[in-house]
Amino acid sequence: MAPISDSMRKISGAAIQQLKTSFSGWSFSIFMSMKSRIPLILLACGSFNPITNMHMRLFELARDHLHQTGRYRVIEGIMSPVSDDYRKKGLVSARHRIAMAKLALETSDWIRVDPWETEQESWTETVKVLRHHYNESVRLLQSRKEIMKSIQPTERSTENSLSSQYSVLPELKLLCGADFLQTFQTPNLWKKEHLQEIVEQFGLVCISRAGSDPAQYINESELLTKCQHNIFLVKEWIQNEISSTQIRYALRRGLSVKYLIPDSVIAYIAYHNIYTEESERKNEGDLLQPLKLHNTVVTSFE
Ligand SMILES: Nc1ncnc2c1ncn2[C@@H]1O[C@H](COP(=O)(O)OP(=O)(O)OP(=O)(O)O)[C@@H](O)[C@H]1O
Ligand SMILES: O=C(O)c1ccc[n+]([C@@H]2O[C@H](COP(=O)([O-])O)[C@@H](O)[C@H]2O)c1
Repeated sequence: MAPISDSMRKISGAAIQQLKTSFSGWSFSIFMSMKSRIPLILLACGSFNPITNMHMRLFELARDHLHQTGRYRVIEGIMSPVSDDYRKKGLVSARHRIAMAKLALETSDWIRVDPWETEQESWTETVKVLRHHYNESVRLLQSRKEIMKSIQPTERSTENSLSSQYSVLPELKLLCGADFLQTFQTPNLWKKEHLQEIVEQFGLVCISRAGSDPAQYINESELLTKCQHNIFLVKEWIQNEISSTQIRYALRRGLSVKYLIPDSVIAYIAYHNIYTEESERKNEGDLLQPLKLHNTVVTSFE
């Protein structure tokens, strides 16, 4: 084998450090029991206009639930804000929504915001966002394997256990609230073949939400019933009805939203004066992009 260069050695060191820190929150015994599990990435799509404490709680609830199954090891959470071209009423610029989400997630060591969706020329269907992140995770895994292979045998033996952690392909699941599942029934909003790919190829982790009955939505849909094994319903153990719409409403009226969204996000909103009567009228009367694209006669969706 050709000797590895200094720069390659540096990259390998950094990659190993990254692998080690990704387990840093766990004790050794949990680490060992997690070893044999399927690595899983959670992806949440939505407006995040603005991000709330509950959006972050979704990830924590989902991770706990999946770990309790004994089958999965959640390795990453990705929050993907929708593009401006989605054209939802009151949707402020992605630049701000991403900045707020980044501020809110500063204290998380496993959830990150990914701007890819907002960088595309037009609105991207959710199945394509899932495909993109799945391909990215496979690509990353391959490059980590290459790095491991290039490490000299003595170094490699000490890192063998870490290397084997990353030899299993991860699964990627769409994380959502129960109201999101309800939108699957909205005529012309989702393409049937996309829903099929989402539930069959990827899978869903759905958190309960007051006013939505996910078990009923599953019963009412042949596809969802068929793919039930791939839909994880998570019951929120402490009800938390924060909604972005309510936060924007309170902000426009000068009411306090402290303890509902992070202080850093409150400060950002105040500094940039983001939510106003004018911002709430943005895209007013427009049809949501998916309804336009999927050739519809429905008048509006909020
Ligand atoms: N309180 C909540 N309980 C469960 N799921 C939630 C909650 N708030 C948001 N979600 C989920 O988070 C994802 C992103 O939601 P979104 O950005 O639309 O926020 P939202 O609070 O639902 O917004 P809005 O108030 O405009 O409906 C969706 O899957 C949604 O179901
Ligand atoms: O892929 C689709 O066809 C599709 C149809 C409707 C909505 N979505 C996505 O679902 C999310 C809904 O976000 P929200 O804020 O309207 O609840 C957002 O990420 C949209 O891109 C996706």
